[in-house]
Amino acid sequence: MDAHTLGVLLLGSGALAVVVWVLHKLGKALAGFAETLAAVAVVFLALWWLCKGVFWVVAQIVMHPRTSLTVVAVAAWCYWLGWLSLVVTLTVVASGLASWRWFHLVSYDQWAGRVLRTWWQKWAIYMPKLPEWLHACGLSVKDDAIPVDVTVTLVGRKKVSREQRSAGVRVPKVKRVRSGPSWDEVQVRLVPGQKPEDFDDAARALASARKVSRCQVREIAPNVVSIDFQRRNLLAAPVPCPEIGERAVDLRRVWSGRTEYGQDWHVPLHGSGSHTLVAGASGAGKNSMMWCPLVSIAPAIRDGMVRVSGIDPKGMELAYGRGIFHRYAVTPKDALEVLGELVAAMDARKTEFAGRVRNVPISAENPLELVEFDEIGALTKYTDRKTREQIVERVALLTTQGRALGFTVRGYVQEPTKDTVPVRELFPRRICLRVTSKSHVGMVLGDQAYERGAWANRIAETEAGVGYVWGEGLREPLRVRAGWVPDDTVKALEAFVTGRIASIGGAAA
Ligand SMILES: Nc1ncnc2c1ncn2[C@@H]1O[C@H](COP(=O)(O)OP(=O)(O)OP(=O)(O)O)[C@@H](O)[C@H]1O
Repeated sequence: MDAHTLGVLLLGSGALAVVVWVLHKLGKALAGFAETLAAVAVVFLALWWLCKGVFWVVAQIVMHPRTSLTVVAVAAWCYWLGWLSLVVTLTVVASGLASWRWFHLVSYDQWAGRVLRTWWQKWAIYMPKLPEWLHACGLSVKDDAIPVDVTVTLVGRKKVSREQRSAGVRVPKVKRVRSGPSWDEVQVRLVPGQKPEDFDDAARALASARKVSRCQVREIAPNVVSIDFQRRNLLAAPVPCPEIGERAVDLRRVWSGRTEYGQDWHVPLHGSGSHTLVAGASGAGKNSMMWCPLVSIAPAIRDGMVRVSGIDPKGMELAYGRGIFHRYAVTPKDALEVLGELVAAMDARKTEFAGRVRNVPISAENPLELVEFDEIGALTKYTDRKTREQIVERVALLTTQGRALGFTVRGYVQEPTKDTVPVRELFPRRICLRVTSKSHVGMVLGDQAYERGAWANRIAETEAGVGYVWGEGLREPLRVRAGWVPDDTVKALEAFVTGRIASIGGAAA
């Protein structure tokens, strides 16, 4: 090897050593950089997932505060006080609720039952299943033009948005669930491209999907509908009226039919809240609202503790049981006379008892004077002005002063407008049977009655005698059905109170 070759070799080795050294340093620097980058990425991803998690928890708490707080409370309880004390407390609370339900079903359901049922129905049925039913019933919007939402993440992964994954199908979102004793109301927000009428058309299919017999749709806002499912209907069949016969009668609690809970429904004929206005379209069953309590108090009528006066502009319905009525009027003139007699009797009682008692005790000498005023609108609107004003004045006197003196007025009307029944507000108890328009519900039961579930305009024609009551201690409108009083029972009642027979066998629907 000559000197030239040796020099080249030495130079080459030196250059190689320099390259290796540079590469070594570069590799080290790159490894350090990659390590730093990986550490930053891990920290960033961890922070990202943490933020997402926190955001999700906050969103759940905001969107479902009751459920989330319950979960948090249960977890906190178990952590600090142990699960055993939780089980014991829950058992005590459940027993308390069960006892409450046992002793007073209506108040239990209105204050606690419906909250618990709503919660259960929402999470177990409507949230998981309704989107599927809506889609199956054609109530989703397929939108192939939904823009593909692509996100490039730090690690270079492509993430496709949820809307794109579900192949452009948009389903209305459940907004609110409310579960009453018979109906569930599920409010959903429509997606663009839908109209409330689409839901009307699908109502029967939705009822089948929910496995109930009826489903109705209400428009709440231009883009919100309430899909109402009738879970059960304990008032589907006519309710038989009681037997006519001897029984103890409490005039403040007279059996009149059944409630949607399948329980007895009582109304007062004497004392607080006894003046009653019953509104209902033709054939809604106003007469059973009148006859059923009379059947229940038959012994009191016979014994003279209750004296019934009938005003019957149609001259048909009350005439069928004419003997039951102590006073009876058909024409406006007769009606004025009957009302005039009652006002005079009330004044006489006032003079007799003033300063001695605060409420006149009901007895055969001072009986409860019960006025049954059928088609009250016929005389308070469709007569000459003078008669009309006198009738209104006398009804107003009886309803404003009669309670403590033992005078009760019960009016029946087809059209509950202020125009037809100017004294509407003087009846503290109102019952709304099937009416022809939604606005009538508010006129009878007051503002918000319809929104709270008194859907009297949706009572089927086959459900005569079914109606809603509200107020008087009821937090929510209560659906009731009056006991059905057939013609022969009216005749039997007449025979019983006039003393022609002592007792009649069961009169059922
Ligand atoms: N409680 C009830 N249960 C079952 N069916 C009933 C009940 N009440 C009424 N019906 C049925 O509905 C029909 C009409 O009832 P009702 O005469 O009481 O109506 P209405 O409201 O007084 O009508 P109108 O104002 O036209 O007299 C009755 O003939 C009966 O067949």
